[in-house]
Amino acid sequence: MFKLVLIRHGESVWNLENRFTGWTDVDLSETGVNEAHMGGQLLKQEGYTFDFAYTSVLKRAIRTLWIVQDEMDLMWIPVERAWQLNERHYGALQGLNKAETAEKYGKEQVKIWRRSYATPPPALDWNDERHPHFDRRYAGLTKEELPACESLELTLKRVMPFWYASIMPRIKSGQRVLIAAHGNSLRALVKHLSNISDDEITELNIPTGVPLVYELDKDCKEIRHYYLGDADAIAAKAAAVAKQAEKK
Ligand SMILES: O=C(O)[C@@H](CO)OP(=O)(O)O
Repeated sequence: MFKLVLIRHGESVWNLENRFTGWTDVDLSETGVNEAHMGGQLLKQEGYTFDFAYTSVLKRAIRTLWIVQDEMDLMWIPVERAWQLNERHYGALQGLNKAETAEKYGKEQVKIWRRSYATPPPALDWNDERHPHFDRRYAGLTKEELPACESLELTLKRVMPFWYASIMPRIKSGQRVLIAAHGNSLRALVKHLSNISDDEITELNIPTGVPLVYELDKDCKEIRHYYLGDADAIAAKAAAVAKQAEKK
């Protein structure tokens, strides 16, 4: 049996301000830093260790990983930063307040943008300064790979090839792997691992900074999964994520 651990980054400054973030490279808030410390401590207390870590090219996930590595005395392990693990690209919604967007377009529309499987948010214009082709960290991507917006489905289409090409073979070789990533890139991976339907995935929200353990069989199929920590507190955190479009 293999164990894979996923952790969503701690609360970011834009989570705190309740803004759509996507590929915007905002840092952790003070709460987010604390959450990352707690996640790392929990993993250490429970006896986890890792041989390899993956994260995105966004600093809220990278810093979360750094803090977890520091807490676990694992600063030395190899790390791969992959754009494929970035948050889903939120297109023209990036920077907007979620509650104000719900007031303007309606709660239902915002839920579709946030949680539907196939409907992408409005796209960024190619000339918009937020478009990723202006950012040199994405210089190696083809025009087809550079998103102007992504649905969960489109996110899954860049997470899964990376899973099959890099992460899964590493797990199968016996390495203990940690992935520090984002709410929606992890929803895409969890959708695959737990075989969740397109309809059911709309209700899944991943809390910040809480280690999520997957036990996998020899073919990397799920045996079971569970969060580490207090179940009620974790459920309350996930419910708060779901309600973000309602709070100012
Ligand atoms: O803004 C974002 O990029 C994501 C994660 O914070 O938000 P949501 O949970 O609304 O998909």
